[in-house]
Amino acid sequence: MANQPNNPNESIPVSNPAPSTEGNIGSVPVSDAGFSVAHAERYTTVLPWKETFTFMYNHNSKNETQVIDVVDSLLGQEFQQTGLVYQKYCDAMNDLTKVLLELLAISLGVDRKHYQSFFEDAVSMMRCNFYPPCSANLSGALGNGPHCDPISLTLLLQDQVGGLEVFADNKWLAVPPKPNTFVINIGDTFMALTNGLYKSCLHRDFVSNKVERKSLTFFVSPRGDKTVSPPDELLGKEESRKYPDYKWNELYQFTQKTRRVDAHTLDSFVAWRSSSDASN
Ligand SMILES: O=C(O)CCC(=O)C(=O)O
Ligand SMILES: [Fe+2]
Repeated sequence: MANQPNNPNESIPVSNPAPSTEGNIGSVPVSDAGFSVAHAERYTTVLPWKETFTFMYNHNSKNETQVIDVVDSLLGQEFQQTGLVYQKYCDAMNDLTKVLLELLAISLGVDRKHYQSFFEDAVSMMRCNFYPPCSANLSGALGNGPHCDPISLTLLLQDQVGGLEVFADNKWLAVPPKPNTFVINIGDTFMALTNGLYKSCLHRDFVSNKVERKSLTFFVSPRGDKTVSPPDELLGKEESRKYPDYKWNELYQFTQKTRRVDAHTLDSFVAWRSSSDASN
């Protein structure tokens, strides 16, 4: 496996900690919104080699300027044009999410509106990723170590540089960027919503030692207090439940406070929750 530099952010000039907003959007805390260097405020070793700008997006908000407003509050008035671009981008991701959820339901043979209505009031996370070139890249530095996304769906737009790999058929496969093409990844929570029929996608990202790379990730998640549970139609008589019910907020908080996202997040969360239930 590729080497991941320890504490790579030490060599990146780090400005002030991420600005954060107070309060909640749809029951998901938004204190992680803003600019961040590799989530350095949360983890001290083996950090992802990247900088991020993150904010939340409410799928059924009546506020047509929600993204413009949040970008304004995080970055200031001079970023109004950026806010407008991301408003349009997130609204388009909202539309794409609806189509994808309907197609996924059809593919599973469940009511075609099932997932669409579960995600009707979804609260997703928009993240802009910036991977600076890494001069320590002798045998391949990782911008993101191997992990499955804990969310439901990831709608990923890469630039032309490349570096993304997915683990499939027992090997790592490059996902070369194609112009105007999205990569759609299944995350842990959609896996749970299908009782394991759709598998969460293990992936990683290499960084270049010469050029910077950028990508946009729109992480689709249900409202935080929704119970994640597969539809009855997927639970035939023979079919046992692969994962217990949980609320998206619980898994999200686990990834923020207890264990950094990796290849086994959902299993670790289920084990951690049953051990904390047992000790109470
Ligand atoms: O930048 C990419 O290609 C993917 C980023 C990613 O996997 C993540 O942010 O979870
Ligand atoms: Fe990811």
